[in-house]
Amino acid sequence: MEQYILDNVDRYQKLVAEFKPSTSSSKGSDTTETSPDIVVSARVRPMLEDELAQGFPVGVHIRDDTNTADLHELQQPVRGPARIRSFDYSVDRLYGPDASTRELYDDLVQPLVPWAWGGGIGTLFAYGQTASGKTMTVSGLERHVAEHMMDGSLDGDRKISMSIIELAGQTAYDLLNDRKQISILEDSFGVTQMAGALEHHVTDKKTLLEYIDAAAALRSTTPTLRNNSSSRSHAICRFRFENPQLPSAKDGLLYLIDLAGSEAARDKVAHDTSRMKEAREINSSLSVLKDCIRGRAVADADSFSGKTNKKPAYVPFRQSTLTKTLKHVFDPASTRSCKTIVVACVNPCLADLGASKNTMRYAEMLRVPMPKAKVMEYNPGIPATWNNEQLRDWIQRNSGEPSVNPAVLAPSENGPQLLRLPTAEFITRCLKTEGATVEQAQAFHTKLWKLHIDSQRNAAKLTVAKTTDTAEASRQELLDSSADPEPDASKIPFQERIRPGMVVSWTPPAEYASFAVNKKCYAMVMCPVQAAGERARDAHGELVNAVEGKGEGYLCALVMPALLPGSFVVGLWRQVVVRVEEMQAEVLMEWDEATRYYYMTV
Ligand SMILES: Nc1ncnc2c1ncn2[C@@H]1O[C@H](COP(=O)(O)OP(=O)(O)OP(=O)(O)O)[C@@H](O)[C@H]1O
Repeated sequence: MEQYILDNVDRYQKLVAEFKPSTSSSKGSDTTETSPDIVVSARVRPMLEDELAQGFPVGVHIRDDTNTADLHELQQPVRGPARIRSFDYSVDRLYGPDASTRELYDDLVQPLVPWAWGGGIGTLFAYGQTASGKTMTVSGLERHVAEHMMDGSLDGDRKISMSIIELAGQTAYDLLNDRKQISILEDSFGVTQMAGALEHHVTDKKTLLEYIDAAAALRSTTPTLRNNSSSRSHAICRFRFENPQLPSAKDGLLYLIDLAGSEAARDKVAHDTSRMKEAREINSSLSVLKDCIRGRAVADADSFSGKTNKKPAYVPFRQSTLTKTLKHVFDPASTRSCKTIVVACVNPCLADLGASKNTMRYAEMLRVPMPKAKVMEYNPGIPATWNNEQLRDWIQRNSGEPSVNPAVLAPSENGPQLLRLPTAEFITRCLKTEGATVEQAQAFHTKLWKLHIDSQRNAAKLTVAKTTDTAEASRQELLDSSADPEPDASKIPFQERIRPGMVVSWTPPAEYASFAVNKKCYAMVMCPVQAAGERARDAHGELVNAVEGKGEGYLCALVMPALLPGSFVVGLWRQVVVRVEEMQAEVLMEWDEATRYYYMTV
């Protein structure tokens, strides 16, 4: 076929020049609305010198000012002159041979960095046939990421750790530890761990780039027909961002993944059996990856459109080591906020058009159109229906004292968008309001989420509640919270209105340190110490009346973190004596019937 192409270059170029794209296509177009959290792009690299020297024409043509590419295949009919068959593919963003990696970074990838810095998970995959430009794209992007992370433009301080691993078949290696073999394991909490992989703390751009270069040098490569040093493995570069101001928040993660090259059939001719096995493994893991990205996009599209009762999309992330490693990106049960970018790398040479068609088809399949969401009527009890103005109004009235600045927390977001913001970013934005505390921000975040979950669980009940007596409804709500029913309570210092059921924070003395969370304890007041019986004992087995200097104190039940994030249980039989001077502040807790836990509120 290569000789046939070379013999028909002039005719091919004439047919391509005459080509008129069809205006009616049943497929999605580049204007099809897809999930904003999964962007599928393609980058067509320039023709390489040897491809030009051999005289091959370009087979991939980008339509002006669109994200659609026409791929014209040369066909050899049984009789008559050569003809072309054309295929068009659309993606969310398409970059041509003149686009630099910098342009790709600024336009597409840059937002992943502040997202992960703020506590979210950002993932970039480069996919494509061997020698299509994946490694060149990812290594260039890694350099721009390194610059961005270290140029001081990101908000706040983070501890940055990085690791780079390689997945070859079922085996994983640490590229920052001399290619030592590591294991991908799921711990008892269902979290995937790269057991044995070293994490390096980085504080400057130079060291970071040195690690990237060292890892690249260790990555296993084999010559293929298309590329003298083809990567036959997936390389995963992971940055983890710890926020020292929020030790309990989940760390932000940024993954940059250079996938192993999918190979064209004509390359496979030269394969021995072990290369065939390797190629099969690569293609099977890329196929599982496609199902996972699509599955997650479908799950996101369902949640955007409010289809919460639908059977959740199946995401087969356990079927390959690659997707198991990225479980928290794909698992529909994961609560982490994710943004994913796919860059399909395309070789424009007509001789490789078959593989380029596969790459573009793969990219197109990753795009899941957003179902037309019903325009939901505004409901004050359903955050998913709030526009920016309604959201800001709710923040103003519900964020506690001092009230969080809505313009900083939600400068442009609507209800669904604020719900997707990573928790750490939500809290960081709240803390920009003078006087706001971490506890207040956490409790406020929980309050928004609780409202959202309640509204999803029982939309019908909410509609009914809207029509019932609001005074009675708020009285009932009070009975599920530790808030003081006294209307003027907030004007009276909490120490002067201590009552059974009040929850307070207190810094525990050394003997109670094991009960502390971030050096703080929470306790629910039960009764004055004097009211406890003579033989009542505290959590350490001491008689409470005999505790020195505690005569003025209250017998309290410890309030301890529970299994779900932000949830608490009351340890009714873990009693402690807390003196009034040791109490720091009143903390409001709310009972959640569905999870049977308490949550902090504001
Ligand atoms: N945008 C580009 N501009 C110029 N040259 C490019 C571009 N992209 C790729 N190349 C060149 O194409 C060749 C193959 O690129 P690269 O090694 O990045 O491909 P790959 O897809 O990672 O291949 P493999 O899967 O086999 O590892 C290299 O010589 C590279 O310099």
